[in-house]
Amino acid sequence: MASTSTLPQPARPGNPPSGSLPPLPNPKPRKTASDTPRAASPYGPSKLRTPSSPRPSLKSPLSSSNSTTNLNAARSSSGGRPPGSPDRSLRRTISIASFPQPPKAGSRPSTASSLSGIQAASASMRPKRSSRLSTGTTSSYRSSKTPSLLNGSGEGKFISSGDARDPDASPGHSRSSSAQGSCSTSATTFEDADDAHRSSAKPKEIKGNVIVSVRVRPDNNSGGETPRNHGEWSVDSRQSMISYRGKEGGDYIYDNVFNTQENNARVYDSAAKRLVRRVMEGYHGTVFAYGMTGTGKTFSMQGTATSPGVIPLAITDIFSFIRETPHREFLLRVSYLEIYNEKIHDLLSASAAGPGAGPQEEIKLREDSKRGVYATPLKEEIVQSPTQLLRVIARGDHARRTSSTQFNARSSRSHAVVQIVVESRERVPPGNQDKRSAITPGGVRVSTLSLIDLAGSERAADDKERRTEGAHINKSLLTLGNIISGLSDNKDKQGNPSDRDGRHLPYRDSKLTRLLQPALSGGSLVSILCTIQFTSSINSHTGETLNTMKFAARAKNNIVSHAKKAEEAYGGGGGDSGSRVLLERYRMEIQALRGQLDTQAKYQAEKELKWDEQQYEKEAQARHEEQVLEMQLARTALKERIEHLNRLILSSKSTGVNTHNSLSAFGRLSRMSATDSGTRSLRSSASQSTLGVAHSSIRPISFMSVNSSEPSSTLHYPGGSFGNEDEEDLGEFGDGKASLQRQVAALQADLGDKNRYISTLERRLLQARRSSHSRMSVGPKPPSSTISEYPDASALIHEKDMEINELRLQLDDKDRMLAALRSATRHRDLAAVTNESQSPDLRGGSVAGDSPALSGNGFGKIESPSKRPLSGRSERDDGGKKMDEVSRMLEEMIQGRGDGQERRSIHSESRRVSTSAQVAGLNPNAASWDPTLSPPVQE
Ligand SMILES: Nc1ncnc2c1ncn2[C@@H]1O[C@H](COP(=O)(O)OP(=O)(O)OP(=O)(O)O)[C@@H](O)[C@H]1O
Repeated sequence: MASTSTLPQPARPGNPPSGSLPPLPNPKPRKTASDTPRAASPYGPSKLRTPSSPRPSLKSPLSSSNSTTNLNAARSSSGGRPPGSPDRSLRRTISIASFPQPPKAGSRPSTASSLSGIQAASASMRPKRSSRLSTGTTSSYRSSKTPSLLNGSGEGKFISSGDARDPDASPGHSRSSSAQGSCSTSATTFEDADDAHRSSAKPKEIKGNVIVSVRVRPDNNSGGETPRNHGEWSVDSRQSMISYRGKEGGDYIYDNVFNTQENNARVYDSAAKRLVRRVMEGYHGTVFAYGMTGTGKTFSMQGTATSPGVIPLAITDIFSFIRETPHREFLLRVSYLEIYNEKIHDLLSASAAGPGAGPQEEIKLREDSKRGVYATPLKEEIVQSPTQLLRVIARGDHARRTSSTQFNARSSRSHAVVQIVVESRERVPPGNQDKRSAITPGGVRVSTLSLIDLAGSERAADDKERRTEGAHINKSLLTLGNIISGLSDNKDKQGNPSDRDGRHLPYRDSKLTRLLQPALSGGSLVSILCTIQFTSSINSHTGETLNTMKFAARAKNNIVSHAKKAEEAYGGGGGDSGSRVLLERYRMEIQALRGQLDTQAKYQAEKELKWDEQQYEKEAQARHEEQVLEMQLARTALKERIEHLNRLILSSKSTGVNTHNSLSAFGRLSRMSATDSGTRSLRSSASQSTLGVAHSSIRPISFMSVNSSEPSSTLHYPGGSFGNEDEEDLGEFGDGKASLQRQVAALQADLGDKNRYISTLERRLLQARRSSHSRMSVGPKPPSSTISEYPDASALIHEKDMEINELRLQLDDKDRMLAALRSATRHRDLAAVTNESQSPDLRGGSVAGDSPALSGNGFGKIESPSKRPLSGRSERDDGGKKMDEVSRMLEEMIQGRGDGQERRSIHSESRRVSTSAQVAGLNPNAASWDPTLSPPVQE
């Protein structure tokens, strides 16, 4: 077992102290069966030997004749039960049957057998063990009602020499593989007992389960030989008896007496194994080693790597039991404390780990009805394997205080308490483990196993520190002895245990006794291992040895165990015990976590679903936004186009519009400023002339209003005021130069509009491109009604590009138009100058009704036809030619631009119309001319 290597390996030869130890409380005077019922033995009062009773003689009690006689006498007298046997003995008897038998030969005598009603005959017929520690042997032991070795009368046993234990029954080496081999053998036996126990409708209550054993440490000076008859002492391990022939001598008989050759495994098997198993079943159990310093307490409890002691073997058995009990689940937690100088220290806490560690929080003892007395705060570690548990304990051992003393090079200076808490619960059938609605496991049973290595009693040392330690140790041991001496079934008025005189027991006088209170007052199974040593040296410490033996005898006599299987607790029930049941708490936590997991999984699924939906919605939203944007773009583009076309239409159809004097309805023109009013009027005129609508009625408007002084010439225009405006305008354009300037201004304004329009379109185009890119990066989108109008973004872009190009071309055209108009202006001015210089008549003449527009365009004052000279016509023709030339230039220019380009019909139409208008405007025969109304291309 690898883990055992971590255990301390005491290898310190030491001699037992030779001085006297603090005296144990005086044991009750030896009582024989005749004077004390407790000491009653089925073997007859006359021969019954009690450990502390003075031997009547040095004659060995192991006389076969005597024993036989006595056994027969006992058998005949009371049928196996001693007359007047006390209740206490009877109670113990009841419990014995429930306490499993040790896996050793049935060679041990037991008063218990007789007390339990088994006839002395059966005791005398103790089966001889035929084989070593086998399951079969043990089973037959039990089935034959062979009495338990435990908890007999406690006052000693008279044993026939003929019934001496077979030396092979508990060979020292038989437990060499205790952890692996013999443990399992025993376990099998106990499992049978457990099964019987489980099947019972009403479990038996185990009472009076106290084992008291004495172990004799080999004397270093004797070369390892058992000092069987060492001076005044004799040890008979088979009879579980130690005899002393000195003063206060007698035969001391216990449940177990281990001679110097018996090893730790043997000690464990006999003294602790069953108790450990019972703890695993739900009983509280306490094992402690008591004895003078250097006599082998630590050696017995901890052992060595080659010979593990009670603690490691118990740990091995605990896990063996768990393995063998598949129908239950277990949780183990361990704590380790020491009582040093009446202070409790946690050996597992971090601060106990090293010298540099800070001060430890003071640990106090508390008591509650469920847990009894317990130390708090104390670190508890949950362990899952023997190795882990052994490591934890080894860590505590390392922190324990030891010092070199006169009798022990590594003397334990403190009482050390390992406490293993065992929680167990019926296992939920595997098929139902994941179904929370399925079988709910039973409650959790909590039991504790306390393994205590007491500090050794010792004489006063020279060293002050050792003396102080020794004083505390001795005081606590003395208190322990006092309490054990005073133990009885008596209770005081408050129901607390009291001694026989009704006095309360001084548990509170020391931390050790306070901590042991639950065990000593009957709450747990108890196994006490007392260690002694005989030496051949002059410094023999007979007094201390006798004290230890008396202590053991009193413990055997007085400690009564009412240990019951712990009740099953439910973690949800609240209360301290409930909350401390980790198994239940963990189960509930696991359940809660599973619930949380389920909820989270559901939540997660919902969230994912939601997220998916959101994503889908987001995508849909994005798609929608894109669509809206596209629609907006398309609408904007269309609007712009409509507006643009409207402007074009306005230009081309303005004649008809202006006829009704609704310029404002044409938007673009309505925005013109007041300063543009002249231009507007001119446009109207041009339109009218171009379209030839109400030509005759309109013509006089401008003409007559401007040029005729006759009242009749102030002719009617349906929209009266308009006519007045025209009149004003015409007055301004009297020289025709202003008209051209206004045309230029109008064209420039139009140019500005066009530029703005272009920039708008470019902006839109950019947006459309971005949108197109993003849409393409997202992936194909479902067709929409908007997109269906523009199924191909590139087509849209292309169209826009085309439009922009066309607009640019229009701009160019306009520039050219401007240039042409300027040129026309120059020509006209030239013509006017020429006319003035060559034909003054013409300057004042006019051709009434011939070309009102001409006059309107500033070609001189219009006179009546009668006053107009003939020569004037030719001059006018010259001017007209020049104007025609300009018109032609414009026409060519426009045509040239138009050639090779695809124009929409409406554009062509507007151009044609505008060209006509221009031509008409420049034609002296035309009614009027307004180039601003007729941009060649307005796209
Ligand atoms: N049964 C035994 N067989 C061999 N060696 C033993 C036995 N018992 C004790 N020893 C040895 O005797 C020495 C003292 O033993 P141990 O330390 O266990 O005594 P102790 O009772 O615990 O003393 P203390 O009370 O001072 O701590 C150790 O070296 C140990 O190995």
